[in-house]
Amino acid sequence: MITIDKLTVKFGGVVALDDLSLTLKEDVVGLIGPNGAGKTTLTNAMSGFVAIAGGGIHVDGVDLMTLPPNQRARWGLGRSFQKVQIVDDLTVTEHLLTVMDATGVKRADRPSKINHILDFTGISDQAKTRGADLNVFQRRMTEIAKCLAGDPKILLLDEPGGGLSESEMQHLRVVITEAKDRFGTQIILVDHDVDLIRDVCETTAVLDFGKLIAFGPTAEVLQDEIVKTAYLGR
Ligand SMILES: Nc1ncnc2c1ncn2[C@@H]1O[C@H](COP(=O)(O)OP(=O)(O)OP(=O)(O)O)[C@@H](O)[C@H]1O
Repeated sequence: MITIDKLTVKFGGVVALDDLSLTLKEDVVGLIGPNGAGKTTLTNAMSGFVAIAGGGIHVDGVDLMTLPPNQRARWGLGRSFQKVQIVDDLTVTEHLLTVMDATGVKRADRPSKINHILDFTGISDQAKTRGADLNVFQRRMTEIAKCLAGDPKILLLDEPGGGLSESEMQHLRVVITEAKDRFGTQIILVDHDVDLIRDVCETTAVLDFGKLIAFGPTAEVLQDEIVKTAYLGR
C-alpha cells in the first residue's frame, strides 16, 4: 500500500504537486491527467529524482524519503520508461542480469527467475538477442522484464504500450493484470491511453495542476464530469 501524504514539489514558482494526499491499495492503479498535471513529477518523487518541498510517501509503512534514490531499486521500486532503456550490445538476458546485480538477486535464483520472467513477458525466444536486434514489442517487453528482474514491490510503468499493435497491446494487458499474482508487484500505470487504463486499472487517480481532481473506481472516474472537462476534453 502506498500512502502519499501532503506531498508538495516545486520547480521555482511552479507548484508541480500541491499538497497531494492519496492512498493506493489496489494491484493496478492508473495515474492520468493532462500534460503538465504532475504525473511524472509524482513518479520522480517516488524514485527520488526530484526534491520534495513538503509531505512524504510511505510504502507498506516504510518512509521512502529515508532511502537514498540509489537504494530505492534495491528496496523494491521498479520503473519502466516511456523511452525504453535498452543497450544495443547487451542481450536480453544480460539486461536482466545487470538489474539482478544492482538489486542483489541471489545468483542461485537467477536462471529460473530469468526463465520465468521471459516466459511471462513473451520474449523467451529473444533471451540471447542483442538489444539492437529487438523489435518494438520485444523492446517494450524487455523494459518490463528488466523491472521484474529486480523483484519490485512497486512497479511504475510510464506509457508502456507506445508503438504496439492491438494484439501486442492485448499481451501487455495480460502482463499488467497478472503481475501481482505472478510477481507480487503492485503497478502504477501512467498513461494517456484511456482504453488501456479502463481495461487494466481497478482504480484511477486524476491529477490536474498538481492536485487530485478525482480518484476511485476507474469506470466512475472516467465518467466524472470534472475529469471529462479537464482531461478528456468533453
Ligand atoms: N525539471 C523541471 N523544471 C521545471 N519545471 C518542471 C520540471 N519538471 C516538471 N516541471 C513542471 O512541473 C509541472 C508538472 O510536470 P510533469 O512533467 O510532472 O507533468 P505530467 O503530468 O507528467 O505531464 P506529461 O503528461 O506531459 O508528461 C509542469 O508545469 C512542468 O512544466
